[in-house]
Amino acid sequence: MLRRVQSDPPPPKLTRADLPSDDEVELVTEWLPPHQGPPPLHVPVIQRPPTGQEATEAPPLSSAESGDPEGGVRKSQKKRALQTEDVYFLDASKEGNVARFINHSCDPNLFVQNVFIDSHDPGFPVIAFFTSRVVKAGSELTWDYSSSSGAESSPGAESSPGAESSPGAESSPGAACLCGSEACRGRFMVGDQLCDSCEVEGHTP
Ligand SMILES: C[S@@+](CC[C@H](N)C(=O)[O-])C[C@H]1O[C@@H](n2cnc3c(N)ncnc32)[C@H](O)[C@@H]1O
Repeated sequence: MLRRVQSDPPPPKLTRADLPSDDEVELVTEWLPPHQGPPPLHVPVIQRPPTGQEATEAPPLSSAESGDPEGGVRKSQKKRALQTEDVYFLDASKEGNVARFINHSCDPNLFVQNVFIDSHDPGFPVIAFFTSRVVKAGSELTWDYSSSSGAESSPGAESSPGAESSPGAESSPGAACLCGSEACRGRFMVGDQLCDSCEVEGHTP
């Protein structure tokens, strides 16, 4: 037979008046203890250059990198005309996490999705990687760098494997792909189209 054991008096019931107002509520989704020891690999640093300056830190993309002989340069110049106060970036040369080491594959086992945990600001997504298939332990995790940009369908992006060694390959868009998959398109897009993720509503020039 079960018997309810009640040693302490029950806590008082909360009423609506006890609840904090919406302004006072802070949603805590994760708690991390104060960090000790060497810097962890998983702390992202969102950098915001001093306000009022032009975003000139990054050199303009070459047309080969941008995937568009003229448009890439034009687009880069347009981006550089953005006031830096509108632009946030995570400088992977300074901080980041192991996702920095995820290579591109034309037949990837990961796909990428923006999720919002600590902020619902579209400028601050958490870039989350998911897989939709069984991945054997020890397999390299890869994603398609072009997948969110639609760059696969851009002219020349479907060139055959090894296109970089063929005459005129330097002028093909993107970088030579060494993923080695049977579905390899030969090149993958880098650079400017990643910045397209910054073009969230209200943040475009
Ligand atoms: C995010 S890093 C990936 C990690 C990098 N491989 C490393 O060892 O640090 C992206 C760079 O890796 C290289 N890379 C990634 N995937 C590649 C691929 N399929 N073919 C050729 N180079 C690739 C390119 O130099 C690219 O700019």
